[in-house]
Amino acid sequence: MESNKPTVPTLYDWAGGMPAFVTLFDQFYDKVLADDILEPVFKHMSAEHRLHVAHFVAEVLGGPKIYSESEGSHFKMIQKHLSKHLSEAHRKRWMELLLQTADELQLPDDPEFRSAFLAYLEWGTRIAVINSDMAETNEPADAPMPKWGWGVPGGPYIP
Ligand code: HEM
Repeated sequence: MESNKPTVPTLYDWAGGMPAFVTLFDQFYDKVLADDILEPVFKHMSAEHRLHVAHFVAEVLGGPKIYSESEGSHFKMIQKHLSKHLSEAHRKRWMELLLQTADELQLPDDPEFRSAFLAYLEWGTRIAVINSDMAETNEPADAPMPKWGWGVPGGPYIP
């Protein structure tokens, strides 16, 4: 029997799919490289960095497994942050520039999407800062990718 219950889109789909994430991180890292606080942290990043981060975040939010199947793993992502000694000032500016870029690109701004997106970014950036003060991680090499969903609202704002 067919269900009439509407299917809840993933955060990835609601944001606009992969083109939205690729553009978001492309424009975000342009801002990062023009920023006094973040430029010294990212000046040696690889040419693929922005695409890898786009693929990583897209996958966490329900998108295809491009990062974990062909570019890295959760473990590898954590390793990239080890001994980077990131500060709260770095993290705050990272958040500020990413959210500014999301607004400029007009990512969905319904309360449901933005609260879930922000929750993931808060979590991810705080983990990155914690790991950046360690020289090695206790995380198992086969740790699964995090999966983020809509949380309490359960789905997007439908007027
Ligand atoms: C949700 C939050 C974050 C995610 C999902 C994330 C994800 C990633 C990923 C996937 C890589 C590896 C990229 C590659 O393979 O080339 C990476 C590297 C890195 N990330 Fe993050 N990151 C986050 C937050 C941060 C923050 C807040 C900072 C600093 C303000 C930071 C600094 C770096 C640095 C310095 C590298 C290494 C760049 C290099 O190769 O030189 N990350 N991150």
